Amino acid sequence: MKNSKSEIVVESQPGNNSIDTLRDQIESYERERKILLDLSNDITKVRKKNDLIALFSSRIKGLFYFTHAIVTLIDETNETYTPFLLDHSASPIKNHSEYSELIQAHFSLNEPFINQVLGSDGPECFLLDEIMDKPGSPKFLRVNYEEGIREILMTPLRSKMQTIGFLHMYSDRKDSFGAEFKTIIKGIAPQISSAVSNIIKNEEIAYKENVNEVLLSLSNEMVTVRDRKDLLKVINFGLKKLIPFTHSVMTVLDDSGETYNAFLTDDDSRAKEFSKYTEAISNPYPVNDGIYDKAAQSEKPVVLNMKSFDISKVPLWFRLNYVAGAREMVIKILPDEGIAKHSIILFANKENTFDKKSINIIERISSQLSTAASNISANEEILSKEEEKSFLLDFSQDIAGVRTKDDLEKAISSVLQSVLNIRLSMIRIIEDDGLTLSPYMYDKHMFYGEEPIFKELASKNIGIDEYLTAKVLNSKHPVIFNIEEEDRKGNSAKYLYFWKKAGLKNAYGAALRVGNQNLGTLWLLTDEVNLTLLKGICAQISIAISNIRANEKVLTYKQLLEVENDHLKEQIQTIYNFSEIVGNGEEMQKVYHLISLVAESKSSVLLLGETGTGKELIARAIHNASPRKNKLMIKVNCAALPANLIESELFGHEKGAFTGATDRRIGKFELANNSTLFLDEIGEMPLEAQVKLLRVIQEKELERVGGKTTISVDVRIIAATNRDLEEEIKAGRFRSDLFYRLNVFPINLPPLRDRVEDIAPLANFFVGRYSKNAGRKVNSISPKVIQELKSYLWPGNVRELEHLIERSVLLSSETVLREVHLPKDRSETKNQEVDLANRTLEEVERSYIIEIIKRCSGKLSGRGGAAEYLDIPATTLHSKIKKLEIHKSEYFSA
Ligand SMILES: Nc1ncnc2c1ncn2[C@@H]1O[C@H](COP(=O)(O)OP(=O)(O)OP(=O)(O)O)[C@@H](O)[C@H]1O
Repeated sequence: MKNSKSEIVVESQPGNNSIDTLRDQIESYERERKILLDLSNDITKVRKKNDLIALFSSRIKGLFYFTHAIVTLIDETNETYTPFLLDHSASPIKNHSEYSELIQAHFSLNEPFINQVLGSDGPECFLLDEIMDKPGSPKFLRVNYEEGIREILMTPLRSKMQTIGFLHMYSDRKDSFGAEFKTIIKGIAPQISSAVSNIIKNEEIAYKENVNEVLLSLSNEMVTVRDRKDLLKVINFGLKKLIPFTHSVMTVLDDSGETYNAFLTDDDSRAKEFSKYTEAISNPYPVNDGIYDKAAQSEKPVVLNMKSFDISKVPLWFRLNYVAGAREMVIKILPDEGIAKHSIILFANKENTFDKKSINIIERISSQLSTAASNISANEEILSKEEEKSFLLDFSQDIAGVRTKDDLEKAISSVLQSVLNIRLSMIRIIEDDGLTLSPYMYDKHMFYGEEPIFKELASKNIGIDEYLTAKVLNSKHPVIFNIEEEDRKGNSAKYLYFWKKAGLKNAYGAALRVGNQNLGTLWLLTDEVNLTLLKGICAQISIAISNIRANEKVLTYKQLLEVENDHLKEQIQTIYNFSEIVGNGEEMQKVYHLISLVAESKSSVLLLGETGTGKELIARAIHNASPRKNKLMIKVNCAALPANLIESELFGHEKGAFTGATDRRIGKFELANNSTLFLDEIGEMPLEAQVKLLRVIQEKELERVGGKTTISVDVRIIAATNRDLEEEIKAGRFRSDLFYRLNVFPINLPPLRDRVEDIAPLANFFVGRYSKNAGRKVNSISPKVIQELKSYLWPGNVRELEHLIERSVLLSSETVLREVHLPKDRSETKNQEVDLANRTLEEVERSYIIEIIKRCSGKLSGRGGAAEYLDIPATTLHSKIKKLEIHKSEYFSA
């Protein structure tokens, strides 16, 4: 530079100048030399980047005129140059609206203007109005022009044969950059280049030191990270020192590796303001969504220009961030020893934010980030396992105390609803048939106001092969059903109506099992639930239900045993009383024959006969001679039951079936399963009960009152009546269809008066029994008494004889029974006959009818009734009673 200046002076003024001019020139030369010398001295000391340009400008401005200077640097990788050293104070464009954009912009190296500069070995001068509008010309030319700049001097800065950047000098005058100016700038350019190189190196060193320092503190902080919040702090306060991102997200893969969802979300995200944000950060996304899979394929962090994506096809989180202003993102799948589970995503609102340095930093911290995230996950898992454990422990304690369904309902509702915010939709239990499931327990509130639909749902059992039920029963784990999706698929099941009504996202179906045995299904409604916990809860509920059911069975069995016990006692009593059937007369022989024909079959038997003829005795004889003899014969006295209880007596009832049904009750039909049911006094059964009885006899199936399940029964029916059923049918009191069902095998028991030959053996039999019972010595009956007994009509049949003998034995003190107290002595009747002459015919008829009714124990019609004895129709007897004003008290009082 010095040489070139002296050359100019010497060559242009070859010794013709005056001394003064020469002195002036020498002085000027000295000044110039000094400025340049100072400049080159100062340049070597410059450490801060903008100091260099300020220093350079102030020194050169001492020699030449120009407005301001800047240095731009070449970025080889993307073939651009970008502002590096700026002299803000001198810049006339600093107030221009595009200034801040310009000082960060990257200008292309591939255009004529800069190519001319690159091709030159020294400063190149341009008039802005000539070049600024040429195709490809950089924007800064026009901006400078708009702020009054007219000329630019561009000098390539070279270091080790390579152009590293450009020195830009601007002037608001034309012709500012003369030959001398250019020569000086050309001369000083190498020093500027080396100063810039030094600054770059220093900056690089400082940057590296800073990066190392930040990364070191980051890594120290990351070691102490315990939860997601801590990690977010580290990323935001640490990583933001090195990378200019706006906000971050971390994701985690699910166990199957098929979906990912948010692991960590940054509160700085402007996407938070959108209503769909919660959905965006809680949704799982398939890994092949065009974003995640891109990152997964690359080992390096992947920078994505968000603008280049079709916004209608990107995942929701991407779309929300884009709409909120994000334009660039970098995503890195974090390395892991096993499956890479986590990823980090950084967003920026400007393109080209994530440069090589950012990528390098992300790479450097990715393994630490991964470790921290994994540690947090592991930590969370331990915590949640501990929580699960203590939760299940509490739950199992609650469940352990459960004895009844009510207890279980309380325990479940307190845990599910209050603690986990889950709604119990339904527990269904597999029925004994193994093919259907009936409702066992449900949240009543869910069905509030919807009883008709619920009743319809609950009245029908669900088959084990119903679509969702089968899925759940066949799965080892709880199955999740998205309610909206089920609806969309067109699932028209009734339960879906209630699922939708609950307003929750998912239905969880889990099999209730004890060991490998399916017990039923549990249906819960909630948005989200920990599946491990759910499995634990199911296991506990399964055990509880199986215990409750076992308990119920024990109770039922106990009840059964108690009832059986009562029957047994009754039977022992009966056996004691009727160890044998007495009577070998012709009539009874016929009966025995019939018993032998029917006993072994399953056929229904209808025993007909007057009261006290021994129908029950015969019924037991048939049962005892049948293959069912090892089980108890169950007896129901249809006349002794109030009409409203007869059904529950016969078929049983469920708890709560009607007011007063405080417990489940097993009906006589169920008790008589595989045995005989003796329906005594069947003629007294109300019509309504007759219908149900007929149905059960025909279908061999019954339902308990208030019950929903059918119970199969195998019962042999023996019915008995002292009424004339055919007459009852005519009178509309007995159903003919039931009669035909029962009348399969009728056996008529003869009245005692028709088998006089049996009277003496029976009387002797009873004497033996009651004399022994009462501690008397009576062992025979006098012929006179036998004769009296034979002459009597016995309206009460064998029972009457039995009672008479019992009474007489008690009154006798001898060994021979010489006297019996028959209701009316025949001799007395003879005495009465003496008085007949003194009475009117009506009076005689009246007392005769009363006497006969008395003998028939008040029975007016039917077999053994007064009408039969009088040989008049029952209707005639009724009108006579009315006419003669005979009152009940007259024949019942005796
Ligand atoms: N052949 C018989 N041998 C011994 N005892 C008999 C005989 N027939 C009936 N009895 C006795 O007579 C009583 C009445 O019998 P049972 O109760 O079987 O008659 P029933 O026809 O069922 O009467 P009801 O129609 O009033 O119920 C019984 O206590 C039984 O001891």
